Amino acid sequence: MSHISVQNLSKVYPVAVKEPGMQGTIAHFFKRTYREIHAVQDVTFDIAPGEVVGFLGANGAGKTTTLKMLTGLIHPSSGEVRVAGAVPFKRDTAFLKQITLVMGQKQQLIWDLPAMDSLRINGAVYGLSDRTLDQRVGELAEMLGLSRQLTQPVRKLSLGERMKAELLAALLHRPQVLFLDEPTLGLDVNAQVAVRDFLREYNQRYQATVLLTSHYMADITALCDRVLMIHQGQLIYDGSLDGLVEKFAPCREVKVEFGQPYAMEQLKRYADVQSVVGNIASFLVQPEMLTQTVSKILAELEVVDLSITDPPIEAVIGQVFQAGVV
Ligand SMILES: Nc1ncnc2c1ncn2[C@@H]1O[C@H](COP(=O)(O)OP(=O)(O)OP(=O)(O)O)[C@@H](O)[C@H]1O
Repeated sequence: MSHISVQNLSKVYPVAVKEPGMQGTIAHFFKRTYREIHAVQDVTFDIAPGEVVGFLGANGAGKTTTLKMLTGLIHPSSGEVRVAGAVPFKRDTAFLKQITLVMGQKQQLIWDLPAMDSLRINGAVYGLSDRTLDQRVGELAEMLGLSRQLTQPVRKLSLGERMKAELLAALLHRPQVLFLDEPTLGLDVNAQVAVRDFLREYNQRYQATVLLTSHYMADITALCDRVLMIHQGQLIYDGSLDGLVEKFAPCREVKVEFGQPYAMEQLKRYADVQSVVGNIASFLVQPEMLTQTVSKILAELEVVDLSITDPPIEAVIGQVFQAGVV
């Protein structure tokens, strides 16, 4: 049984076209012409209860439009959506109690008030008793590592603390389906890790289903076994993260700090050199050559430090787009 079921989902936005200049404005006033933007085209997928799925795509690919249709904020042009057994656009109370939407760049907490005041308002909206509210705030605050921050005006919180408080507010009604649009946007590395850890724990504790968009590869690798990739409104990949990375990001980046400078010609003997800045060189290495290449570099050159990383998610996405439809 799926928790999120999407069948041939499409969204077309009609956009008024206006010629530039005064003449264009006058013409536009009397007769409007429209062009269509196919933001989401014929997308189909199913997500089972408890799954954590990454939703990837470049800017403008159609992720937010899809999330808005899944949460009932906008009506699909065609296709069918069911989330937790309901049709989102009907916005039934029972449905709204099952879901939450967190957008990294939007906030629901009231800026000048302590977060706790906003939480009480949310509690009342969801019909929670004072006891349940206090118990849930206590539980979530502990998981998020928040305490005194909840009684300070939101504007005085750091970005990371604010995001944690936003998550607390969004999860107070204990939703079973979480739609998260860039929840770690702009956070420093520590706060990103804290938010990720929290989401993992929430998913495990409450078996919640999560659909997550992020431009940070670390969010996706830490949380998602499965990814959906959308390009120009079309779903072009639905499968494991490993499969995606193996298929479209065949290289790993090996960064080495040497004890002395080496000539480019010498470094090229080991692997493709991406860059050299002072004593630090970056190589692109095929996974099957990784052990051999790293061993050779360590054995033959004077190495101070070495790290191996996946290419950034943007690079993977870029590769998929170059490859076209999967
Ligand atoms: N209200 C709207 N009216 C017209 N076009 C829109 C509207 N909202 C989105 N679009 C267009 O639909 C396409 C998909 O936008 P969407 O916001 O879903 O992308 P996204 O994948 O979420 O991008 P980002 O990562 O930048 O948030 C884009 O071309 C965008 O310009």
